[in-house]
Amino acid sequence: MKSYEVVILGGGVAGGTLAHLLRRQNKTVAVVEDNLFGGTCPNRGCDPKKILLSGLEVTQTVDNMQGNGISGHVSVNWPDLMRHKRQYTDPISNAMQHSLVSDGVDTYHEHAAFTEDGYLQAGNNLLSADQFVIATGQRPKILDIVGKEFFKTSTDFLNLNEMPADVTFVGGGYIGFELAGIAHAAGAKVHLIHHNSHPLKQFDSQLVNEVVAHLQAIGVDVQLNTDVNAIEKQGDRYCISGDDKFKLTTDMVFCTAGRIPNIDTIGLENMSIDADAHGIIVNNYLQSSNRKVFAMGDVVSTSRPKLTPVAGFEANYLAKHLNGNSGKINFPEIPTLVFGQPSLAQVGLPSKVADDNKHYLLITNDMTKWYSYHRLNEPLAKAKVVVDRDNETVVGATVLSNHADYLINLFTSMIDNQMKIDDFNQQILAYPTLASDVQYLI
Ligand SMILES: Cc1cc2nc3c(=O)[nH]c(=O)nc-3n(C[C@H](O)[C@H](O)[C@H](O)COP(=O)(O)OP(=O)(O)OC[C@H]3O[C@@H](n4cnc5c(N)ncnc54)[C@H](O)[C@@H]3O)c2cc1C
Ligand SMILES: NC(=O)c1ccc[n+]([C@@H]2O[C@H](COP(=O)([O-])OP(=O)(O)OC[C@H]3O[C@@H](n4cnc5c(N)ncnc54)[C@H](O)[C@@H]3O)[C@@H](O)[C@H]2O)c1
Repeated sequence: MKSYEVVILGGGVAGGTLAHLLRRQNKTVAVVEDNLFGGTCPNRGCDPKKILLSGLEVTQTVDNMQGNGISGHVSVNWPDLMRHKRQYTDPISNAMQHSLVSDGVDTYHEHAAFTEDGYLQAGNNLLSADQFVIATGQRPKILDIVGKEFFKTSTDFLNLNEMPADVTFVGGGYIGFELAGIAHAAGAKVHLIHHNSHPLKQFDSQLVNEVVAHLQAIGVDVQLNTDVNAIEKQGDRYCISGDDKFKLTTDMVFCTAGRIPNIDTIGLENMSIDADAHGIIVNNYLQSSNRKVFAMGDVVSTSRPKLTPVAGFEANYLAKHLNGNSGKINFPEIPTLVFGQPSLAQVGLPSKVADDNKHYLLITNDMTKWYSYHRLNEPLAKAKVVVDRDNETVVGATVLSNHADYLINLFTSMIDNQMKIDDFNQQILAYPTLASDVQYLI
């Protein structure tokens, strides 16, 4: 048996970040990872997705400019784009593990599970610790329907050697919308099937409707209020069926109906750790019902968005907390973003708070004709900003445009710093840039 001050289950964003920070405090630390070091984000999540998104960005930019000084179309060469992605992703896991080892962290490339007597089993190794931290993340949820074995996942999509001619995504959340955009740009006929009338339910419904209408206009088959209940293999293809005689034949079906926490095989019952369907239940100190076990990142049961920067923030908090800082965790605003062309981004209070509360002013702008968007002839650029009338500060923003990522970070910073609108406007910002547009939005 080997003893440590802290043993971390899961070497993803949260686990890896915490391990490095604890080493700065000279603690003895082990990380147990049963798959790829670095976890979801750099191997099968954010980063590979965004590399594949380049195909959409480049083709869309060229298409938008047709007849406006640019002629000739470009197309995505999927195998080449995949090779470009793999050049980045293939070395990641070894590099991350190596970085942990060089920092003095003991790494175990094994499945981690608690034993009945309170230790952690990692393959043939038995580990003890003053404190354990669970950071095992989530995995794709597979809908329990007839033929569920034919479902592919986002991980499969991000590793496709060839893009099939016709692909279907079941579930209209972040992943469904993002991957649908990427597949469409790569030349596939894309179907996006969603069970109710509210895809991307976390976002402003009017702007979500605009995203859906845009996808439909460019040829993506978006079907709402459609419950899929069976998949049948027919030769090389798949027949999907559902309520109201819904039937669709496609080459590949991806389940994008959410993710579930990796908690079922880690022996939570042996440590009396409480959990629910959304993950491990923690208090304001990220501490579980077992006082010597903490949890962070995607595996925590929370209504907060499960995102890479949130996992990193929690790891930073826990590093301080395990070093004696007794304060509760206190989250800043968390911006969320569905990447695409356009992207849809949101932070702070939703636009609808201004509907029946005179304390808030909603400023809505269609920016499509503004020079920043006219320049590249972008078809859709809108923003809704919620202002606190008394304090004269921005308290919420939703942006729909190809550059929503940039603007949403600016708004996040303004909200976190409670920056007065007048103070923002007192700055001289480089012009003409997206940032210099902001004074016209607030
Ligand atoms: C397709 C996709 C796209 C995404 N895009 C974005 C984005 O654009 N922006 C964003 O902010 N977030 C995005 N996310 C979410 C982001 O990836 C996660 O929020 C982030 O990775 C969470 O980090 P984590 O460390 O909590 O979990 P993970 O990164 O999932 O790490 C958990 C680790 O634990 C390991 N593990 C699990 N069980 C065990 C066990 N029993 N023993 C040992 N190891 C175990 C896993 O193998 C994994 O490596 C995306 C996710 C997906 C799936
Ligand atoms: N850009 C980003 O930041 C980003 C990108 C991808 C993923 N993520 C993270 O990963 C998490 C998981 O993403 P996701 O897209 O898998 O989950 P999600 O919760 O965003 O979306 C799942 C969608 O599937 C729908 N759904 C559920 N059951 C269904 C059914 N039976 N039939 C059809 N649709 C059904 C839900 O209503 C929901 O809209 C996100 O919540 C987010 O935290 C973030």
